[in-house]
Amino acid sequence: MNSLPQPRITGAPVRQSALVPGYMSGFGNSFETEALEGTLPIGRNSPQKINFGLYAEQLSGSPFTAPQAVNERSWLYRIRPTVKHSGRYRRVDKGLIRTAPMARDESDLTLGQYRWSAIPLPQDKRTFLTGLATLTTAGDAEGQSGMAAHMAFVTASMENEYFFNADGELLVVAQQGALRFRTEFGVIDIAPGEICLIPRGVIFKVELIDGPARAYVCENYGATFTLPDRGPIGANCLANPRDFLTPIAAYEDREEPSQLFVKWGGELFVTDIGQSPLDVVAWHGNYAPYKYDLTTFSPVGALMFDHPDPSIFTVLTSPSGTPGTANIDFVIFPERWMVAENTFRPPWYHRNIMSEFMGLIYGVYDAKPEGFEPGGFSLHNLMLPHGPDEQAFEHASTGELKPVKLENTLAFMFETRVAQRVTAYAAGVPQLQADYVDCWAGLKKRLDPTRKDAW
Ligand SMILES: O=C(O)Cc1cc(O)ccc1O
Ligand SMILES: [Fe+2]
Repeated sequence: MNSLPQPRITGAPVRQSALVPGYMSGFGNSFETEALEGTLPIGRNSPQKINFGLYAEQLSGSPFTAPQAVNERSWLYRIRPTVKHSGRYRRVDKGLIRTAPMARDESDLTLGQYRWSAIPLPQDKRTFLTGLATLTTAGDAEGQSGMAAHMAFVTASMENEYFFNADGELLVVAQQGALRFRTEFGVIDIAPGEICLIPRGVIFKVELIDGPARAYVCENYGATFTLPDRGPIGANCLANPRDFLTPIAAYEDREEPSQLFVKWGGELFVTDIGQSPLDVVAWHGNYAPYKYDLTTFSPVGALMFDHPDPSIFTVLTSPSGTPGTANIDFVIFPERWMVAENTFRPPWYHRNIMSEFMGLIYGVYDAKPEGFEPGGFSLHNLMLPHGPDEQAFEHASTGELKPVKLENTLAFMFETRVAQRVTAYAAGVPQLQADYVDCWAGLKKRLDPTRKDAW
């Protein structure tokens, strides 16, 4: 019943083939799939009549006129068109969901570097939607730039409740437990070490298949995530296109009172519908959800000396329009060998024009051996200095530089050009580590002008 792959926490990927049952392989491909054979019109999108009495509908993820390379749309052949799913919307309580721009006085948290311990999963029933809590927001959702970082705390499945987000696409990073996303396009299962991406506007519901579950969610208000250019690295390594998996068509023919929730312009709305909106029998196109196993990422790094910029670990990037300046980079810090000679191997101390939200899926992060826990998160905002804590500095400065494998570790970063603002919720939780900045307090003055080898 539970076809979910077990989370793997160490070693090379065990998947032998990109052809996982239920999925199609490739990034941004033009796919076609039908749950009922003979549904898809051949050689055209919108014939006078669709086979089996279905309706045709286009879902556009880019303007109609976007250049071919970034033009995204799919054709859905469904039991009822989506207009039939959306009567009059009622505004409902949005719980802990926040959207940029937030008021400057959203919280009185002062300027600083911040870190949070893992927030425990609630005891009561929370679905992916009611358990969504926003931590930071950046930019302006209606202007389609910036992002929000959320935590999803899931203790219950959505049943006759469905959701779509008009404000951005959702990049879901599983951290604990396993989730099943039933979408208009088919079914995606993820466990820790895997991510899934639900495009803006796609209707879905989330079921718990191994719970309770905790996930990080990056809501991308800007251009859709794509693979970064590899430059001189060439055609291979990093995230390879074939490892991205898009579900085959699957539909529900369910005539039951249901609710469709919509986040639009930062507010939450609901409408009552008489059937499941996941009624797409077949679809084709290049605008569709996908999943990716982060352990298939092939890291490239320093083979001789120095610590490269973390951009070499970019899995997906949301371009901003300014070359090289991402709206968001989704970056991971996976298992890898450290071999650089005469090198301070962890991240250097730095100040960055981008703002860095980090999370830890499992294991220990080399710059922060203490206090950065799986399920926790940190925020090093635009131009705020950060780097290894005292313990990591001591260890990296004095340790023997033999080849070392960083094992059983998976951290990630949502790095955005836009400053991130902390929500009142995140500012108020007891997991906010009041003493975080003290991790650098013991970094002492070492200068001795009389001794070049003061170490
Ligand atoms: O701050 C961090 O820990 C993330 C990070 C890692 C790295 O290897 C280089 C720069 C950077 O911001
Ligand atoms: Fe950093």
